[in-house]
Parts: sequence; structure tokens; C-alpha cells
Amino acid sequence: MMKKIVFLGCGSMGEAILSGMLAAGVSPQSVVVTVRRPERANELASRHGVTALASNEEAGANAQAVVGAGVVILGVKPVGIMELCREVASSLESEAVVISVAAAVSLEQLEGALPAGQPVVRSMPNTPLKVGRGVVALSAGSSVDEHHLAAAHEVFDGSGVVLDIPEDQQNAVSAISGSGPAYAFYLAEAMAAAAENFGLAPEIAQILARETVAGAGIMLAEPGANATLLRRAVTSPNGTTEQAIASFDRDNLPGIVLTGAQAAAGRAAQITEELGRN
Ligand SMILES: NC(=O)C1=CN([C@@H]2O[C@H](COP(=O)(O)OP(=O)(O)OC[C@H]3O[C@@H](n4cnc5c(N)ncnc54)[C@H](O)[C@@H]3O)[C@@H](O)[C@H]2O)C=CC1
Ligand SMILES: O=C(O)[C@@H]1CCC=N1
Repeated sequence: MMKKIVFLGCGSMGEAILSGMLAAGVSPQSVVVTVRRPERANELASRHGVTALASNEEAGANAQAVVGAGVVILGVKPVGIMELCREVASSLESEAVVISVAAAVSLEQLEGALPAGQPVVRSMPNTPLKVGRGVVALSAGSSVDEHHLAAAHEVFDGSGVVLDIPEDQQNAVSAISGSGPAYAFYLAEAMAAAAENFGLAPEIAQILARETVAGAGIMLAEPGANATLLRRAVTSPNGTTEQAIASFDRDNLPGIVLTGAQAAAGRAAQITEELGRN
């Protein structure tokens, strides 16, 4: 039987990882999650069949959950993550692989709040893990051996592409693939707004935007797909799309995306610094 997998904090990101993992064949019986509110714990338990504990109800829920765990996923916001590490430190198995999904929290900060020698992996996942199409980048801490890293890969392998990257690239990854699903959804929102501007009914506008972005995403997901070639296949010479792309170019859409991604990465660096001061 698989060793216990624990999620400390299971909100949007944690539940996406959990859903992907269960869909890939992990048994819900091997999973324990903790959250703050009992209503959320009940929701997760009934939706996924996992054991769910509420820390607002049971003060020792986090420490209790990690006992005997082989993998512990830290699914909380950056603020409070170090406090959570200190809360569970004395209950962790020395060989438990602690995987943080938090943006901006460094391996040094995590290792400083955990027992010396604890294997720690910093990761940047994204929510499409929920549907088996996620991307996750992993950076191993100073006490991680190949078995620990393999255990971290195993958590995500069935629900997306897993990459190993140096830690100093984590903020860039966060600004592209971590936040990126929001950029794609934002594009869908903008397309729906444009459709409404033409006078189309809101329900029709929603369907057009959603199905178009989803359909394009599925085409991009095909093996060997290339965004530039796919775009060109839609863009007839002297046709209509060409005018839209030329307008996007005049407005420097690539520059707008770059500046936005730089702002996201910049915020990550700022959060790392803010946490370091606490
Ligand atoms: N949402 C996303 O798309 C992505 C999020 N992340 C990272 O994932 C982490 C979580 O983000 P979200 O899921 O969006 O936040 P969220 O607010 O949806 O989830 C956080 C969960 O942690 C629980 N929690 C907080 N403190 C706790 C404690 N002491 N004990 C037990 N449970 C506790 C909350 O009840 C909540 O269920 C963040 O660190 C974020 O940087 C990383 C990549 C993408
Ligand atoms: O917005 C955030 O801070 C998190 C990290 C990447 C995606 N969501």
C-alpha cells in the first residue's frame, strides 16, 4: 500500500493536485487533508473520499495528520507557511518529503522552519493539474536524494508535465505557468466582452469565448503542436484574422504580456523579502 500523502491546506491549488492525483489512480484512502474550516473539510471528504480534518475544530490536526506520512504537501498561502512548518516539525517522519507549492517561499526559508536534514522540494504547479494537463516545476532542497525527488515526481506524474529546474527560475515559472491559466481565462473574458459589444446575447458570448479558448487549448495539447503554426492556419492572407492580429501587434500585445509577467515575478521577489523579515 502507498504511504500516506498529506495536504496541509487544501484550497484551489491543493484540490486541483488532489483531483489530478485521484484521477490518476491514487487511492483516496491513502490521503489525509487538513483545512481550517469544518465545512470545507466535509466538502473535501464527501467529494473525494479522503480523510479531512479541520484545524479550527481540532487544534492538533496538522501535527496529527503528518504522523506516518511519506509525502507532505504544503498547500497554504505564503503568509503562515513557516508557522505551519514549525507547528508540524516535531511530528514529521525524518524521511517524509515535504513539498511546498507556495509561490515565493524559498527552500532556505522552508528548511529553516523544518528539522535539519528534512527533504524539502519547492514546486510551482498550476490548476490544470485537476484535468490532467498541468505543468509543475520542481526544485530540490539540500537534503533531497533521488528517492525523495522520485516521490515528488510521483505526486504529479499522472496529472501533468513535471520539470526539474534550478530554484532561481521558480519566480519566472510562476509568472508563466503558475499564473498563466488566469491569463488564458482573462483572454476568454475579454473575448466574451467583445462579443457582447457586437450585440450578441451574454449566454452566446460566453459560449463562443469559452468553447473557442478551450478548443484552441485542446489543439495546443496535441503532440508536436506549435502555437505559431496553429495561428497561421487560422490567418488567411488578406482575410479577417490578419486584421485582428495586426491590431494586436500595433497595441503590442506581446509587450503587454511580458510586462504583466514581469509584474508577477516582481511580486514573488517582494513576497520572499517580506517573509524574510518576519
Ligand atoms: N491558485 C493557484 O493557481 C496556485 C497557487 N499556488 C500556491 O498555492 C498555495 C495555496 O493557494 P490557493 O490554493 O490559491 O489558496 P486557498 O486560499 O484557496 O487555499 C489555502 C487553503 O489552506 C488552508 N489553510 C490555511 N492555513 C491553514 C492551516 N494553518 N492549517 C490548515 N489549513 C490551512 C485554507 O483553509 C485553504 O483551504 C499558495 O501558496 C500559492 O502561492 C501555486 C500555484 C498556482
Ligand atoms: O497568485 C498567486 O500568488 C498564485 C501563485 C501562482 C498562481 N497563483
